[in-house]
Amino acid sequence: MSGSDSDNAVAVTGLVNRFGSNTVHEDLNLEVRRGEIMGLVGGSGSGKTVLLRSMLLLHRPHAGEISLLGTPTQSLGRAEEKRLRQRMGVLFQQGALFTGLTVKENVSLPLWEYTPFDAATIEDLAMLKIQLAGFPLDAANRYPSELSGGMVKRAALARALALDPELLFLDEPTAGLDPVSAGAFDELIAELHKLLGLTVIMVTHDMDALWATTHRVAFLGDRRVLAVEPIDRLTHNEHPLIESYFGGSRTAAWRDR
Ligand SMILES: Nc1ncnc2c1ncn2[C@@H]1O[C@H](COP(=O)(O)OP(=O)(O)OP(=O)(O)O)[C@@H](O)[C@H]1O
Repeated sequence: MSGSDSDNAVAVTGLVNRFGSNTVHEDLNLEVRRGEIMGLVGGSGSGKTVLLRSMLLLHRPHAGEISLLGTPTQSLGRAEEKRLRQRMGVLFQQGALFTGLTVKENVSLPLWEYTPFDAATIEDLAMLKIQLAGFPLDAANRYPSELSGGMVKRAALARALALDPELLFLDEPTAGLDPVSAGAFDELIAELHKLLGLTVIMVTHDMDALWATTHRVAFLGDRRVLAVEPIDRLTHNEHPLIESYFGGSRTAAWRDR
C-alpha cells in the first residue's frame, strides 16, 4: 500500500531519465517515509547519482513526478524551488567545500544567502552546526586543504545542516574513510537522525553503513527500483540482480550473519 503525501518525505512516480539513447530510469517509483533513513544501492551505472540529482532538483527528468516534503516539484517557480531547497541539505561525495574559505566561512555561506541574521548570529549558528557535526571547534578557522578526509566530511555535514534541513541527502558519505572514521560517521548520522528527526537518503556501497544506519534500502537495477526492504531482508532477495550484488565475497559475510 502506498503512503499518503503527508507520510512521505519523498515520492517519485513514473520517473524517466535519458541521456541520448541511454535510458537510465524508466517508470521508476520510490517513496521515502518521513523520518526514515533510506539507503540507495545498485550496481555501478544503475543510476543512483542521477536519481539523487533528480530529487535534489539539480537534474530535470525526462518525465515523471517528484514530490518533496509534500510539494509536487514539476512546475515550481524559481522562488518556490528556492524555498524548498532551503529545507534540504546535501553532503556530496567529495565534500564540495569551497577551498578558498575556512570551515566556518563554508558553513556560514548558506546562512548568509538564505537568512536575514546579522554576522554575530550567523557565526554563532555556524559554530553550533560545526559542533553538531562533531567537527573540532578549534579547527573551524582551517581551510579544507588543512583537513583530514574525516574532517572534510564533518565540515561538509555541518554545512548541509546549516539551515536545519528536514531532508538530508548523503552521497557515499563514508567513501574514502578508514574503517574507524567510517564507523564514527555512521554513529553520527544515526545520532543526528534521532536528535533532529531528519529524513535521510543515503547512496552508499558501504555494507557497514547500510546495516548500522538504514531502516530500509532501495535497490536500483534494470532502470527502476527493484525492491525496497530492510537490509537484512534485501540481502536475501532472490531477484537475480540483487542476489548477484549481495552475493560477492565482500558482502556475503554480512548477508550470512
Ligand atoms: N550528465 C550525463 N550525461 C550523460 N550520461 C550521464 C550523465 N550523468 C549520468 N549519465 C549516465 O547515466 C548512467 C547512470 O549514472 P549514475 O552516475 O547515476 O550511476 P551510479 O549508479 O551513481 O553509478 P556509480 O555507483 O558508479 O557511481 C550512466 O550510464 C552514466 O553514464
